[in-house]
Amino acid sequence: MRPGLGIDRVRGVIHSRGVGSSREDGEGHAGAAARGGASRGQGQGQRQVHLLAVPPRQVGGRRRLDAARPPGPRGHWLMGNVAEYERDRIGFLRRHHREFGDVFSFDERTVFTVDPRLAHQVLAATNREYVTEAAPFAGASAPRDAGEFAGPWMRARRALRGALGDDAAGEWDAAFLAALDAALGRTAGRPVDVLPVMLGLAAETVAGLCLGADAAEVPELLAVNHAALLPFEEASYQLPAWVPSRRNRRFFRAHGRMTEALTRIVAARRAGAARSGGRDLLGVLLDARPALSEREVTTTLWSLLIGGHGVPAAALTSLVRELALRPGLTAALASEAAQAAAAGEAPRNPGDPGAAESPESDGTPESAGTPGTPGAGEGCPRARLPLAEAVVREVLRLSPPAWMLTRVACVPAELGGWRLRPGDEVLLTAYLIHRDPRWWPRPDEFDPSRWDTAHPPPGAHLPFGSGPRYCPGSSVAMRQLTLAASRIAQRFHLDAPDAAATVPAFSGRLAPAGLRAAFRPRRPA
Ligand code: HEM
Repeated sequence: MRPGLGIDRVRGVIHSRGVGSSREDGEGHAGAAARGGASRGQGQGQRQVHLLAVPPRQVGGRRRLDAARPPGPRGHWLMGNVAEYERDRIGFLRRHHREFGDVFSFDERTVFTVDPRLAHQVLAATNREYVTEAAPFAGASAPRDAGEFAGPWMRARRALRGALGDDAAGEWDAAFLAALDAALGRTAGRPVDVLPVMLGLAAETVAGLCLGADAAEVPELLAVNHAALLPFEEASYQLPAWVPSRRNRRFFRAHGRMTEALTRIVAARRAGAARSGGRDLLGVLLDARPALSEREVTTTLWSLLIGGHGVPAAALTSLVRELALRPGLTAALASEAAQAAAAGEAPRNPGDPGAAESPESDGTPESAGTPGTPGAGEGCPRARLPLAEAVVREVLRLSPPAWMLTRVACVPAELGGWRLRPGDEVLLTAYLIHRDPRWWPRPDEFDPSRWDTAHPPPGAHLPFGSGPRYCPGSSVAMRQLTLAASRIAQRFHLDAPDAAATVPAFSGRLAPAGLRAAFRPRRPA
C-alpha cells in the first residue's frame, strides 16, 4: 500500500536501482514503485500484503492495531483503508487526525504524523534511522543496507552544493526568464492548461541546468518519463515490476530511453568530445573529488532531472492560480518589479555576493534564518523582490507540491512513544502541518504578509523538506519562483475565470487540477 505519494514515489522509482540498471536486475526501477517503493528486504510483492490489513482489535473502546501500534482507522476487513483513502486522500487524513491525534496508523506498517516536532525528528534522522523511500544507487535488498547506498548520493550532493547555492544559482536567472517569456509567449494569449505549459518550462530549465548545451533531447525525454510515471503516482496499489503490464512496460521503455541518452551524454563529455558552453551540473559532477563513477553521475543527473521537473511545475501552476485570483496582488507585484528594474536590481547577475549559509551545513533549514527558505541573503533577487518572495512562500505553504514526505525505518526506532520496526513507513503530512492553526494563525488564508513575522517551530514548514535530504534545488527553485511571480505580474494580464473553482489534486504532486489560464501580454508602460 502506498498512501505516501509525493516526490518519494518518483524518487523510489529513480533511486531503487540506479539509472544504469535494467530489468535483468530482477526487478529494475519500476520495482520500487510497483512494490510500493522499496528496497525493504521483503520478497517481491510482499509489500502488497499490507493492503490486506489485519482487522484491528477493539481495546477498551479504542481501536488499536496491536499494543505496539498507534491508534488508527479500522478499515475494511480485507482491504484495510485503501478505498476510503483513495476516495478523498486529504479528507481521510483530516478525519483521522481529528479522531486519533497527531500520530495514527494506516495499517500494520504505516504511520502518519501531523506533529512538526516528530516530522523534524524523523527527517533529521534520515540516513541513520530512516531512509527515503529507497536509497539512491540502491541495489540494497534490506533497509539496513540503504545507508550504505546513500553514501555515493550524499557525496554527489556535497559536490553540487556550491553550484546549487544562492550565489551560483543566479547564473541561471537570465536563462530561466528567457524560457519563461518564451513559454508564455507561445501561448499567444489563448487560454491554455497551465500545468503542461509549466512542465515544459521546468523541463527546459532543469535540463539546461544539468546538461547545458548537451540538453537538447532531454526535455522531450522528461515529458515521456513524466507521463510513464504518472500512473504509479496516482494509484495506491501496483503490480510487481516483473508483471509485463502495460504500465510497467511503458515505464521501462521511457526509463530506458532516458538512461541511454544520459549515459551517452556523460560518456561524450568525459571523452571531451562534447563541451558545454557554461558550467553545468554535469561538469561539476565530473570534476568531483573523490571521483564519482559513471553510473553515479548518471543516476545523480536522473534524480536532479526528475526532482527539478514535476515538482517545480506544480509549484508554478499553484502560483499562477493564486495570482489569477488576486488582481490587486499582481498589481503590487508589477509595481515592485518595476521599481526593482528601475533600480537595476532584478534579476541579479552572476557572482552576487552575500548568500546565506547552506541549510545542509547542519541539516536544519530552520537554523538558516527564515524557516524553510534558506539562502535569502542580500545578494538574492528574493531580497530585492520581497513581496514576490513572500507570495512564493505563501504558495508553497498552502500548496506544498511535495505534500507528503515518506521515510522508512531502517533500524528499530521510536516515534512519539510508539515503537517502529525496520521496514515500517512514516508519512509526514506537510500539507496538514502547513495548515495547522497551532503553528499558523488563520491557516487557510493566503496572506503573504504573515512572512514578515512568521516563526513556525522546527518541522512546521517543510516545502523543501528538512535534514540531510533537504531539497538540493531549493535555492534555484526559490529564485526561479520569485522571478516568475514578479515577471508574470509585470508582463501579463492573467485571465483564469475558473481558478476559484479548481480543486487541489493530491496526486504524486499537489497542483490545482485542470487549471486553465490566458496569459495576455501587457502593453509596455
Ligand atoms: C518548487 C520547487 C521544488 C520543491 C517544492 C521541491 C521540494 C522537495 C522536497 C520536499 C524534497 C525532499 C523530499 C524528502 O525529504 O523526501 C526534495 C528533494 C529533492 N529535490 Fe526538490 N523541490 C523543488 C525543486 C527542485 C529542483 C529545481 C531540483 C533540481 C535542480 C530538485 C531536486 C531534488 C532532488 C534531487 C531531491 C532528492 C534529494 C535527496 O534525496 O537527497 N528539486 N525536493
